[in-house]
Amino acid sequence: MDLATLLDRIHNIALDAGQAIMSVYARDFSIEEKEDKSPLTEADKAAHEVIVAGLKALPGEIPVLSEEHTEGFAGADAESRYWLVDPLDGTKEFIKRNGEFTVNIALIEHGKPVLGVVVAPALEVSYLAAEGVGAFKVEGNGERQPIQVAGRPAEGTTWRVVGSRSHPSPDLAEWLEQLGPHDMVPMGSSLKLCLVAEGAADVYPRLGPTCLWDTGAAQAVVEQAGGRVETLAGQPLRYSHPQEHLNPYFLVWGSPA
Ligand SMILES: Nc1ncnc2c1ncn2[C@@H]1O[C@H](COP(=O)(O)O)[C@@H](OP(=O)(O)O)[C@H]1O
Ligand SMILES: [Mg+2]
Repeated sequence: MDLATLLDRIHNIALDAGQAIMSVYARDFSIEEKEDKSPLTEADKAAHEVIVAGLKALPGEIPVLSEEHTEGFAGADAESRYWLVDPLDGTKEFIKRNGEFTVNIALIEHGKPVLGVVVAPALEVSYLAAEGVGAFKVEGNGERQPIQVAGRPAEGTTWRVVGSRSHPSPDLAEWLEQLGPHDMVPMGSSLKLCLVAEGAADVYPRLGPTCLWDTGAAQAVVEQAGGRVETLAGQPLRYSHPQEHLNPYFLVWGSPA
């Protein structure tokens, strides 16, 4: 299946997962604590089930690494491909009911995200991208609109920065001081990368821990929209070691190098 067709299929799977999440959002739900003390709700689990069933129904057997099922993942297939899934990114925002949470599905090929779908079901917005296809935003039942990063702000203008709403970083203040004049907008989940991709923010510095599934899908969106997701050493973030879940610190830039 070509990436354009696959992008449609994956968007539909992510929308279905979003519906499963919203049916929990609409009522009381219980909150568990995972081993790492992070929260887990019925919505994370329901979305995971919908996505795994959807991916399994596709032709070919590409392995799936999901935040909600990491045990037994053997790695990429013979073609170096795997699905990287965060069924509900921004669980803390889901619990706070502020709408800033997303469903994330990426296709990784040779360590690189070549297709990514991010759906924010409460905001009724989707971000879609695939290599050779482009990067798009869909609002409500609207058409796909192509998106593009803003480019480097002119000398002396105020940088538009996005940062985590619920995971503050002690290293961030120093980095922002070096950047110069800026406005900081807090935002939950992978929506931060998507804001850079659509030109609504100039940079997202993440000087704190995240996992592969938090960034894979939205990185595809940023890259296809002309931006960069890089380590502090200036190397693109990579997904070649799915047995290690942690990303290094990274910067998302709305401009070419
Ligand atoms: N100490 C930690 N170790 C690993 N990942 C962490 C972490 N603290 C936060 N994260 C990641 O950051 C994500 C939330 O980012 P943000 O604060 O930008 O919304 C979480 O996603 P989940 O909500 O899917 O668990 C989680 O994966
Ligand atoms: Mg997450």
